[in-house]
Amino acid sequence: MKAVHFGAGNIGRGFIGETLAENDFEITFVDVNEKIIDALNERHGYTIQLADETQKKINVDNVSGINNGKDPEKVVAALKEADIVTTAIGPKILKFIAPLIAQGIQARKADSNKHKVDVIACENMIGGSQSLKKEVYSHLEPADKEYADQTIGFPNAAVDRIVPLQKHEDPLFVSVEPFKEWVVDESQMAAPELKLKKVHYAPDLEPFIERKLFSVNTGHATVAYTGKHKGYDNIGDAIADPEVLQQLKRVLKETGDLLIAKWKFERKDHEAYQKKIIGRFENKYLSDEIARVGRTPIRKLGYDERFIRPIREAKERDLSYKALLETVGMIYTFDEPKDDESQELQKLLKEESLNEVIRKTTGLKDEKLIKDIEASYKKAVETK
Ligand SMILES: NC(=O)C1=CN([C@@H]2O[C@H](COP(=O)(O)OP(=O)(O)OC[C@H]3O[C@@H](n4cnc5c(N)ncnc54)[C@H](O)[C@@H]3O)[C@@H](O)[C@H]2O)C=CC1
Ligand SMILES: O=P(O)(O)OC[C@H]1O[C@](O)(CO)[C@@H](O)[C@@H]1O
Repeated sequence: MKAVHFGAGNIGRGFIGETLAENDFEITFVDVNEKIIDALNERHGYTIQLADETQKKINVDNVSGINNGKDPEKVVAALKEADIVTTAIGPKILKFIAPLIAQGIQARKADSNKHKVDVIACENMIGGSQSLKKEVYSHLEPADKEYADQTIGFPNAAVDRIVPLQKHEDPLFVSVEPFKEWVVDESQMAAPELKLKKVHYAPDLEPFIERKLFSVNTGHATVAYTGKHKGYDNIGDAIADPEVLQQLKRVLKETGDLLIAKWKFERKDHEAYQKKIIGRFENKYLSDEIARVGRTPIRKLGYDERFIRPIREAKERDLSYKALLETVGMIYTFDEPKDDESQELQKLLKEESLNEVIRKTTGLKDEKLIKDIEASYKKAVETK
C-alpha cells in the first residue's frame, strides 16, 4: 500500500513516518527541503531514536521523496496511486499544498478511480483536515467536488509526540520522546476499513483534541512563555524553575477544570494525564528550545487556539482563567529573534495601540477580556 505524506520534518519523519512504516506502507514524503528529499531518495530509509534511558533505535524503510517546489507533477502522480494521504506541515502551510491535492483528486477522477482514500492533517489545530478540505475544494469544479464527496475523506486528527528541532550530522535522524498518541475521527473517514495499527479511531474527536490541545499544547506554551519571560532559552531549564512549574500547574488546573466540566472526564484520570504531561516536559533526554515551543505567537493567540478558546469557555462557565490570562500577557512580551511572527508582534505593539493589537491578534470582541489582557500585558512588561 502507498502513502503520500506532506512535510518530512520533525513530526513527519519522527511520528507519522514511523506509524505508516509499521503498517507496511511505502511512503512518499513531499517537502520543499532539498537536502531532506535528496537524502530520502539516496538512502530510502532513516533512523529514529527514543529519548529515554533505552536509547532504542527504530529503522523506517521503503521511503522516498518528492520536492513539490520542483516536481509538482510527480506529486500529482503519487496522489493518483495513494491509499492514504497525511500532512504534518504546519497549519499555515495547508493552503499552499491544497492546489496539489486538488489536482491529485482531479487525476483520480480522470482515471475513474473508485478507490476511497482519506486525507489526514496531523497538525496542532482544531479541525485541521476539515480546514484543509475547504482549501482543497476551493480549487475544484462542481463535478470534481461531487467525485471527492464520494471518494475522499478528510477526517480530523490529533497527534501527540514531542519532537524537538533536530541537530545531527545525519539530516534524516530524529530523536523523539517515547510517548505517542494519534487519534482519528472515524465518523469523517471515507475508507473506515483501512485502520492503522497504533492509531486510535474515535467516534467523536472533539474531546480528544481539546484535551490534548488545552493540556499538552497550552501547558508546553506556558512553560515557553513563562520561561522566556524569566530569561530562559531552553524548556528543560525553564521547567526546573519552581515559579515556571507553578505557573504551568496553575494553568493546567484551569484548563483541567474546564475540560472536566465540558467533557465529563474523571478528575482523577485527568490529573494522572496532567502529571504524565509534566513528566514529558521534564524529560532530561530531550533538548527542546523555547524558540520552537513558543513559535508563531500570533497563531497561538488565535480565537480558537490554546489560550483564548479556554479563556472564553471558562468565562462562559464562570470558571477561573486568571493564570491563563497571565500567560497571555507574557505572550505579547515574547521577543524571539529566530521567530518572524514574534518580531511581527513586537512591531505591531510599537506601531498600534495595545487595544488594537489585542483585538487583531485574538479576534476578541469581549471588552472585559480585552481590558484584562491589556492589564496582564502591562504587568508582564513591568515584571520582565
Ligand atoms: N514537533 C512536534 O512535536 C509536533 C508537531 N506537530 C505539528 O506538526 C506540524 C509540523 O511540525 P514540525 O514537524 O515540528 O515542523 P517542521 O518544521 O519540522 O516540519 C515541517 C516541514 O514542512 C516542510 N514545508 C514547509 N512548507 C512546505 C511547503 N510549502 N511544501 C512542502 N513542505 C513544506 C518543511 O520544509 C518541514 O520539513 C505542525 O502543525 C505542528 O503543530 C504536532 C505534534 C507534535
Ligand atoms: O506546533 P505548534 O503548534 O507550534 O506547537 C508546538 C507543540 O508541539 C508539540 O511539540 C507537540 O504537540 C508540543 O510539545 C508543542 O507545544
